Amino acid sequence: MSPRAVRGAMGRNVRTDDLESFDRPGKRSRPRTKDRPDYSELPVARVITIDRGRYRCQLDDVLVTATKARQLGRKGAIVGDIVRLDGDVSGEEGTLARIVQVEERSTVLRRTADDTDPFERPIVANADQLLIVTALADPPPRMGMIDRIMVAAYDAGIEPILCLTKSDLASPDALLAAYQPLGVDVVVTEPGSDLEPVRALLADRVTVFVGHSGVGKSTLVNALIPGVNRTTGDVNDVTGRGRHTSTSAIALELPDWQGRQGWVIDTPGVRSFGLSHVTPEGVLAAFGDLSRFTVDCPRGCQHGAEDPECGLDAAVERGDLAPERLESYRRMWQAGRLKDWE
Ligand SMILES: Nc1nc2c(ncn2[C@@H]2O[C@H](COP(=O)(O)OP(=O)(O)OP(=O)(O)O)[C@@H](O)[C@H]2O)c(=O)[nH]1
Ligand SMILES: [Zn+2]
Repeated sequence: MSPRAVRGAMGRNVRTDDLESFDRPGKRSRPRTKDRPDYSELPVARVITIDRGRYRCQLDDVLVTATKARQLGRKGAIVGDIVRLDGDVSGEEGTLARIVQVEERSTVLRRTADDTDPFERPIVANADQLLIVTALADPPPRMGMIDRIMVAAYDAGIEPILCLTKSDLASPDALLAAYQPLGVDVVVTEPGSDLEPVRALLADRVTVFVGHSGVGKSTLVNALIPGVNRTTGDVNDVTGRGRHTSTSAIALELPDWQGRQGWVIDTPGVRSFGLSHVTPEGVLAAFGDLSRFTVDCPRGCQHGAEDPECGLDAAVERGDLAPERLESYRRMWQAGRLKDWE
């Protein structure tokens, strides 16, 4: 079977600059006060990984190690953050710069709380896409899991993409049928497949890769970024560490593709993201074409299957809305209500 990229039927197309209207908690930064120092002349870098309290930042082509300046207080920088650096930014062995300011984040992806960590922690900033890597077999796909990750993405204002690997082992048809009505981009891969469709989707974007162990995520990253060595356990050029010790996400620059740049943020050990902030409006906002049908909904309508007189049902009855699209929305919304998952 030939590799292919399937453009979502509904052509959903959320970009971060369209998201200002999203009411996302924690998005707004504190207003500037007069006595806050002006850092606007300082160099701007991107945090690419965090290693034992040290921030590895990319400043143009130089890797700079930095600490957090005291004035940042409890607020930390996370992978993907755009930061202002003060001090020695030469990147030379043994030098240390200081992060004095974290620029406002366009998006924040939070990790699900686990037993040892009762809070949702922000882990990746400024991503505009989330690539959900799922094998078609070995291990078998779990739709409930994909749905929940999609909801987390929608809620964070990040566009989900589905990457179905191992199409040499099983057909992608059932999953394509389930996800095309959502309007998500789907790419299908197998050994030796042409990755141009994937490269095209990643160009000019910052894309977080997420996937369970064994789905072929490292294989994909290695194919997209030659020499990056994500699986072998070799000491990594960027982090200077072996893979087994890396728990932080890491931002990796993609090779130039048709003159366009892009970033992959790989997330070892991170397979799920928090859903506790999800609201029906947050999910609905990702389904832009649906919101206009909800204006006449009864007050407090959650637009679920059990809600009486929901405008979405009326729209389907009138023939203004495809039933599959409503079903997809409700599947997502249902997935978002299950708070304990993984
Ligand atoms: N048949 C088949 N096998 C694949 C494909 N992609 C990857 N694999 C194999 O699946 C296994 C797991 O691949 P990895 O890339 O290590 O998977 P991962 O998601 O990074 O998993 P971890 O390394 O455990 O995090 C390896 O043996 C790969 O060679 C594919 O498209 N088809
Ligand atoms: Zn409704």
